[in-house]
Amino acid sequence: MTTTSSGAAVQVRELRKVYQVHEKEPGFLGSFKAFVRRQSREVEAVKRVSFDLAPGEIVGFLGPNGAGKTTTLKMLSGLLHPSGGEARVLGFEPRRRQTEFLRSITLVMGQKQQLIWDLPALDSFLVNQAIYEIPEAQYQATMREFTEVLGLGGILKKQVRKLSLGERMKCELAAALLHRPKILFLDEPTIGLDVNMQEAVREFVRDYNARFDSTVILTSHYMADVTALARRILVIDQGELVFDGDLSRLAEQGSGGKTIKLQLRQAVTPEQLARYGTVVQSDGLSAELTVPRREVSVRAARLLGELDVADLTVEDPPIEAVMAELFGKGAGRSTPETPQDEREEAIA
Ligand SMILES: Nc1ncnc2c1ncn2[C@@H]1O[C@H](COP(=O)(O)OP(=O)(O)OP(=O)(O)O)[C@@H](O)[C@H]1O
Repeated sequence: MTTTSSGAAVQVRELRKVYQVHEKEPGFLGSFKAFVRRQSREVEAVKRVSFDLAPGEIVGFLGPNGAGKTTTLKMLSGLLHPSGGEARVLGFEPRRRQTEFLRSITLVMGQKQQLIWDLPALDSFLVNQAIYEIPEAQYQATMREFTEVLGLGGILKKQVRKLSLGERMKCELAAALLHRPKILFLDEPTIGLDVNMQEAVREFVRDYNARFDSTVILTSHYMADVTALARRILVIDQGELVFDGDLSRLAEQGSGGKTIKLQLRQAVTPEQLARYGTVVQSDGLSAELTVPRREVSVRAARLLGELDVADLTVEDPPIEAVMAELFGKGAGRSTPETPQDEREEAIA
């Protein structure tokens, strides 16, 4: 695989994006005023972000609404020009959108569809085959694989508009990966899907990554996607990269303690359990306690020594809880600032 000089598949240095947002007061008077004197202000959506992705790595890209995830992925796929800094993807400069670059990447946006609405998905696949100049034998082989893994049989010839959301998303993924890209930018690929379908998409991404040693950066509001696929997590908040590290280290960012789960041979009361930690749940023979991180081994040893314990496990708090704690306080301030329609206009 072509990589940057540092050996990274994706290299991002001090990347910035500033949007010009035009503002208008509501109503006719507002429109008139805006016509006479256009008001605008700058939104710094991505602030000097730097990271490297190694070839074959799957990275979860997390952050609250409006944090800058989509903007970053759009810059990496060359849809948006950065306002500053540098990005290299397999050694290419995304903004130049060279043919070889476009053949090597894909951007899947769960909220936007790329398939042709009124035609069967198969027709969109044929269009992609032509665009990416996929040789017939490779096309047939990939179609066979994807049909099997994603269970596409029976839906490929239906009009896209008549597919369920889950069926459509499976076709979207297949279409986006037909040319076997090396770099996958996946922006909320499971949004709105039911749990089984989310699992199917995850399985497909995991399988594709293993087969083609592709590099994947994935955003999702479903932590199960992230925890199932990624070891490394990048967290962005208000345009700034605030965490880059192992998933387990992210769990330690929260102030909450660890969870001790207990199975007991002899029932104990919640009052007895309260001597060991905060009781989250207790029904006599099974219980769940939260204990301060540093106290875990001491408290676990006491539980094992003093109670008739059949099983004891120690778990990190769910990643949802950590993220809620990290960003809950900022939820209000990070609401997207511009409606979607106005945004597209602002790009120009
Ligand atoms: N075209 C645009 N014009 C102006 N501002 C924009 C535009 N696109 C995004 N923004 C703003 O930039 C910031 C980052 O938006 P972005 O869509 O990258 O966030 P996100 O992390 O992907 O959010 P979400 O999880 O809600 O999809 C937000 O404040 C948003 O309102």
